[in-house]
Amino acid sequence: MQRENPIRDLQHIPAALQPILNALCEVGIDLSRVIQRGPLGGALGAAVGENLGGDTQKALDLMADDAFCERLKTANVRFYASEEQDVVAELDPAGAYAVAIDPLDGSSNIDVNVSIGTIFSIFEAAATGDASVLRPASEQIGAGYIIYGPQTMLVCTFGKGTQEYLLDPDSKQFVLVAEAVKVPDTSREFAINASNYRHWSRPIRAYIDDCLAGEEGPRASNFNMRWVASLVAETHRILTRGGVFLYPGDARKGYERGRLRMVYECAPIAFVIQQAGGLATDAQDPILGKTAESLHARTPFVFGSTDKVSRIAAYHDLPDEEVNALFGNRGLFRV
Ligand SMILES: O=P(O)(O)OC[C@H]1O[C@](O)(COP(=O)(O)O)[C@@H](O)[C@@H]1O
Ligand SMILES: [Mg+2]
Ligand SMILES: [Mg+2]
Repeated sequence: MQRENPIRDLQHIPAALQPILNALCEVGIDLSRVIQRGPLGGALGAAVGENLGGDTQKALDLMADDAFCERLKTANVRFYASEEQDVVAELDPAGAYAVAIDPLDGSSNIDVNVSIGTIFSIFEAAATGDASVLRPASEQIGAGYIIYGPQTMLVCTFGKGTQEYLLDPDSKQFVLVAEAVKVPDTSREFAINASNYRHWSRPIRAYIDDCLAGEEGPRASNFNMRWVASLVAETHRILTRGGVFLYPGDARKGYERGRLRMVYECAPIAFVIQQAGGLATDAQDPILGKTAESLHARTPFVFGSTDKVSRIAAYHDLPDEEVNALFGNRGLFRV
């Protein structure tokens, strides 16, 4: 039986990339159904293995990876670079594109009924799999995510703004709901896993300390904190109501460059955020100017409203003595 086109409104999606977006959305629709059924469909959050990055793989991680890998074989995709696979796979030697993917982001939230997602990045295929994805993030020609939450949405960019589509549960089609999303710059929210405070560098601690000091502190304003532990959910909140996200490098072994992966997490989210008028850095330099050194390489990641992300970079630019002085004299960054 011929399926209805999974995306109703195609005008913002370049014609050459529509087969890929249709493939991603078809699988996304199937996954959203599986996720809604939760334990009725089996133990989705059961640990079944470990990936090369050292993360525990859940049943749903592998189910999602298999489904995207299979479906993209007939979508003009030559190379498939997945969080769940050790190396870049060749799907169709005649394909014109490479897709990098985090098939299931936020795996720790599968069993707790909190939003999770799929993150993807699209490049033109180069001669090899590695050459296709280990190149400047600015060479992405498309990127986005599907969020499986109270609503299932597709958020994506092809370099001409960031668009949002909502999955209509009746028609089972993604319907365009926002043509030019803009990160609001008025928010007073930050997102960071504060349990790692003792491991952070001085500039990161100084920034968060100043937020926590509230009205009495140098920012002269009260801040609010969020941590969902699903990158897609944090991104969606920041696109909707602003704020800043930080997953910095820290002193824990293996976390020197944070936790998030450059190729299939940070690069695509950076493209989406920057096309929505925000900024994404490795805490200092723009992610879009960077190239991953290997498929599963990590990078510190800071993104959100431009003023806040720039402020965090400025804390890093200060000489050590001045950052230390911030702990005693908070007048420096008064807004
Ligand atoms: O558990 P932590 O250290 O707070 O990390 C949370 C981060 O890990 C992630 O879940 C990593 O993604 P995966 O679930 O795809 O491995 C991000 O979505 C999230 O931002
Ligand atoms: Mg992830
Ligand atoms: Mg994942």
